[in-house]
Amino acid sequence: MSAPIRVGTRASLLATTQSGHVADMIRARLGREVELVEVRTDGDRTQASGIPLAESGGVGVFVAALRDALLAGEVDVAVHSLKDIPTYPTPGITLAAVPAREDPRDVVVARDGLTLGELPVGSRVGTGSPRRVAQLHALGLGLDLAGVRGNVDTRIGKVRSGEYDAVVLARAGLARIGRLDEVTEVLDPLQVLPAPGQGALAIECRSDDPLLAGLVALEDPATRAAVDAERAVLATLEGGCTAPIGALAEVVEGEDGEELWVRAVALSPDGALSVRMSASGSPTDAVGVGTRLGGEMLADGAGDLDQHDQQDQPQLEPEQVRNA
Ligand SMILES: NCc1[nH]cc(CCC(=O)O)c1CC(=O)O
Repeated sequence: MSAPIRVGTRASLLATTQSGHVADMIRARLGREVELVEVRTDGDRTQASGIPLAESGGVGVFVAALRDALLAGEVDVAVHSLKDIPTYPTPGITLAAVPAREDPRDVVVARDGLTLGELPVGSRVGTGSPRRVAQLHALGLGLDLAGVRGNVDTRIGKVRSGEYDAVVLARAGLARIGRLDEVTEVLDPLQVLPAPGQGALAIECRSDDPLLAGLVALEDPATRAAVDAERAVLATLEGGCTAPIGALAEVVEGEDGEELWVRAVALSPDGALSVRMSASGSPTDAVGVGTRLGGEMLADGAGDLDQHDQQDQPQLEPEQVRNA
């Protein structure tokens, strides 16, 4: 009998649910014993002490702590939300598998079952993500966008308590913790494009671990192609701008077999200006399709968007990831 595979997880409900899901897949498809190992981070300690974290401010910390535990041999597998990990590779660590993704769209949880369009002008809508802020401003609804802190559960609670009229979240997070019944509107990607990789999980292991070959069984090739393309758009745009970015790709059945479609947007922080484009190609060339699309967006002025910022912005934490 080989030793159980140790899957590292953060303590939050979303994290333990995601890691538990991956543990179940490993048991079912690899037939191996799995043990969940909680990895505490400075971020978790900060939350435990009552000092709230920004929406994505702690993300770098959480990803880093799990990767440290992986490299130190304390765990064998690290599970992250794919949208929270950087586009550049980490020495010694391999993205072993990307399982089938959840619905990647953003959703609204509003008071009284309202949609964004039904909220009165001046309604207080909570999101700290610059990507969401810019795209919500661009809808022109006159919403009062304000940063919101805490985990998914806490943020929903702030609508219940009346502190916010609505919050905007990833549908995937709510689906994973069984709170989809809270959703009052699913945002159409034509209006609000999700973060690159949203709704997908990243399963990492040490690059020299023989386990790598087995973990590949958890991979969903269509999801991998989609997120590869989305992250290639992001990586290309990161080279030339700091504007918030949304991207969504999908593998669809075309006339000559499978086709990969990618849509992407880069916006000025106030949402007043944007560069929006799409592209298609072969799923086997996902990185190429995304890279070319990002390049076209830069050629069309995506690199100049960050200079434009006229409106009052909600105070965002300086360490926030702009595409969170
Ligand atoms: N920014 C934090 C974060 N990272 C992953 C998710 C949800 C799950 C996912 O998108 O895969 C969330 C919460 C949210 O954005 O609402």
